[in-house]
Amino acid sequence: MILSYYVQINKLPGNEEVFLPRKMSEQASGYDLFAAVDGEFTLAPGQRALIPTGIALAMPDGLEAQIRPRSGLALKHGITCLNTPGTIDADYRGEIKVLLINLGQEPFVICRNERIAQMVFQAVPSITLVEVEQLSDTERGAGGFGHTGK
Ligand SMILES: O=c1ccn([C@H]2C[C@H](O)[C@@H](COP(=O)(O)OP(=O)(O)OP(=O)(O)O)O2)c(=O)[nH]1
Repeated sequence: MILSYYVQINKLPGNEEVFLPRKMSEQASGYDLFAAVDGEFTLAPGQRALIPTGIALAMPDGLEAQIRPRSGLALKHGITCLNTPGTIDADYRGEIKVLLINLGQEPFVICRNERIAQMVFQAVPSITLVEVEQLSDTERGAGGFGHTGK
């Protein structure tokens, strides 16, 4: 079954010309996000920067959006999201921003309305944390961080 939601989207003042997030194929998971920089912005090698998108969202309760890198930019230019996946909370009404870092060797020029990242919507279950004295036993127990071998 395909879950279906309405998500409100808003162009922030001064960003009337910015492109709205867009799926580049019908069954794509992610909506590509477009840079709302003035003119162009250059990310030097090793530099990180918060790139504006000019948009804000209102998601229904029980959804989040994740900001993820575009694999083509990562492969060709070493451009990725530093905090991937970035978390957009359902109650956030501010501008969606993308924290990019240039892990490549060359300066990377970002132009206005260039696709810089993608946004994937996810359902968030309702959780109640219950504090207990002891947790149930499992075969793994506390083993982790490679304890099953290479
Ligand atoms: O890549 C991102 C990550 C976050 N945000 C916005 C939406 C999110 O709801 C808010 C807070 O993000 P997060 O919880 O990751 O940041 P924090 O450092 O824990 O800050 P806060 O104390 O504001 O929650 O910032 C973005 O626009 N882009």
